[in-house]
Amino acid sequence: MKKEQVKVKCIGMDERGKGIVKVRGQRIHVPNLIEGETAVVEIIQRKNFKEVKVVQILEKSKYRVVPDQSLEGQWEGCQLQHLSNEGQAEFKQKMVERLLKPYGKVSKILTMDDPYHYRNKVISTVAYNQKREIISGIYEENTHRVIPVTQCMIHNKQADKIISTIRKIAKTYKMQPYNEDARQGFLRHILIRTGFATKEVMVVLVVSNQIFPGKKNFIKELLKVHPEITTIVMNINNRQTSVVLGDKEQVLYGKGYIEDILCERVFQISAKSFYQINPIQTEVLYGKAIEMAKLKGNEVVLDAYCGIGTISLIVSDKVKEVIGVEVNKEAVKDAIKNAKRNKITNAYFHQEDAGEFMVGLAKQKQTIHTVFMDPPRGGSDQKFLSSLVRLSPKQIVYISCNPTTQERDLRYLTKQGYKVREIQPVDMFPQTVHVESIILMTYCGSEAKQ
Ligand SMILES: C[S@@+](CC[C@H](N)C(=O)[O-])C[C@H]1O[C@@H](n2cnc3c(N)ncnc32)[C@H](O)[C@@H]1O
Repeated sequence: MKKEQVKVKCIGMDERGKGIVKVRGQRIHVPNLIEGETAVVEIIQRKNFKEVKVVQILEKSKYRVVPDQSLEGQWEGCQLQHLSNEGQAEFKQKMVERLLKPYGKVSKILTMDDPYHYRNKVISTVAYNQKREIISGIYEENTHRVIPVTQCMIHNKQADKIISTIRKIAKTYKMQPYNEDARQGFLRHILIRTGFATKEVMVVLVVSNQIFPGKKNFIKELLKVHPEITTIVMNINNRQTSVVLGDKEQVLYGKGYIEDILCERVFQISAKSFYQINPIQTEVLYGKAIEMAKLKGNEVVLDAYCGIGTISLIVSDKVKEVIGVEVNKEAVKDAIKNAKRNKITNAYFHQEDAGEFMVGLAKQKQTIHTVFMDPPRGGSDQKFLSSLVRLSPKQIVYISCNPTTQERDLRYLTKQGYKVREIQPVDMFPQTVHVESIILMTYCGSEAKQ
């Protein structure tokens, strides 16, 4: 092991929010360092990797703020907590511009006024610490070691309180935390989902098997402390996987889902369905995406990767018909119920892989005016994109939480005759390095193909 201290100047920031410095011509990435700052850093050269940490900041950035030190463990998830709101906005704007500016002007990022405690879904992984006390939090990167998180600046506050109560009751009921390496134990994760508008609360206990002695008393005790809980679900996940939820679930209390309101529509959300985690910014996101499409009322639109049908049902009164496609069975069930619940009769949902569904639509030569697409972080696949081009809708509104894969898909679509008209970043995930962006593209015909 070799240790040295060097004075450095931070010349930029990487996509993980780390400061980039140069030491003897070599680029090094330093946590907790902001572009423009000078600092003394310590470099520890271990066998296979370098560990770098800030020892002293000599010249501070105007964007530096002191994060709340009383919140345990939150460094892991909130990589930008040492940056002010303006600093975070600039960081994200630059990140999107780096990737998307070659396609057109990037509008100013839409930020949040109160960027704290916005997460309506909190997942906490349960484990024993070295003193065999039950802790819960998040995995340290690339390990099975759980870093305790008791309170976090972005979590719904009530969710953190409920998780803390469950940790205490779990001890009384001898619910052993699951150990990933030994594949032993019972309680794996606690997931809390809250309805921002309705205040409904869902607790999901992710366990390794369905034998839960003392279940009734556990529920009684939990509800006594937290009468605000409206439903409790037990999800059984006995696989060796980093995926949190298993396939099987059992409703232990209440209706098994919560409801929330977005853009004046009511949505039922099941444990396994996707639902945007920042309700205030979701309304901003959907509002902007729908506004960009400038729909007149006679269009047939497709909502690809539609989840529980949020975009479909919100846009439904501005179009003739909306078709939603989504691979997750539970989410599609929610979407169909949500259409009924909101008395919407021009929305149709299909449970299928979006790529396969697109191939079918292209074969039938279906006319679609606008495609809203909101794929997962990995972006779309070639099957989807090539059929999208065959279908050649007049416009595409591409929403993404990963500008890198969005740019990859854009490269293909712009080569196939689409032109980018608007790029709008939205900060859905303050304090973290993640950013959402919406892109409007219009079809300029085959002559525009490169
Ligand atoms: C980022 S979410 C967007 C959901 C929805 N638009 C919303 O705003 O709530 C992506 C959705 O794509 C779904 N999905 C993932 N892979 C898919 C595929 N191959 N085909 C269809 N849907 C898929 C996920 O289940 C998830 O609901």
